Amino acid sequence: MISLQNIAMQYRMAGESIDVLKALNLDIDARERVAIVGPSGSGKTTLLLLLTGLEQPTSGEIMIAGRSLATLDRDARADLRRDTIGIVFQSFHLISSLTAEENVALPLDIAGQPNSDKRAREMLARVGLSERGGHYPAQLSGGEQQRVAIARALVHEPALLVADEPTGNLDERTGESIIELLFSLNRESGTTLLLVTHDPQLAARCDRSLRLENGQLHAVVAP
Ligand SMILES: Nc1ncnc2c1ncn2[C@@H]1O[C@H](COP(=O)(O)OP(=O)(O)OP(=O)(O)O)[C@@H](O)[C@H]1O
Repeated sequence: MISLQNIAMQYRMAGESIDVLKALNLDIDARERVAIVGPSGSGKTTLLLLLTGLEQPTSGEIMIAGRSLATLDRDARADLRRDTIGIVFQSFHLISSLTAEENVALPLDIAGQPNSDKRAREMLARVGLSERGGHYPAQLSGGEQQRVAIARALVHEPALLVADEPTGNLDERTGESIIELLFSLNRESGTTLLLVTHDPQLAARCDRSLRLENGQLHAVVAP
């Protein structure tokens, strides 16, 4: 499903360069559930940006669903994201002029899929927000905005869900229901899960955890 071979990522700022990722390798099979952990600033978000094609590595090869990202132009990478990947970022990137329901329906509308409003309502119900479909992002709490972002990432049933701290701003009960949702999608639709998380409960549910440190991933052995 995902293969990263010998990835390096270097940011340049004011003549200085920062090596964030160094000779990093990662292989994830379809349907696998993988947690990425690691200290602040270790490059977890950078890794997610690379494997969703939103950033390009300095060197190395990234394959997603059998396609090499380097061979795709910007539009083709956007198509791949739209068709195959659901993304939940820490800052939720909701569109402020659209209601919760319209935000969730957007990926379906862009892809020209039918019944987008009905499917958006169903997905909002699954994240516990049936009553909030008509609210704009500014009228929602942080945790509610996060759940809208999760509903939007999942509404087109992507083969791969990539999420940065999906339970980060949620209380324990809401966090648990989101974890249940992610893992039921994994069971029912075979969605591959790649989750950056500090939540030990979420990491423990995954097939394996990988720790990002000094630019490389290391297997975390369960205690
Ligand atoms: N666009 C950029 N330009 C320059 N440096 C950057 C850029 N984006 C990230 N960095 C640097 O790269 C390093 C990794 O950042 P990244 O956001 O990937 O870390 P992270 O592991 O996700 O951190 P956190 O857990 O705090 O969110 C940091 O030192 C950051 O300052």
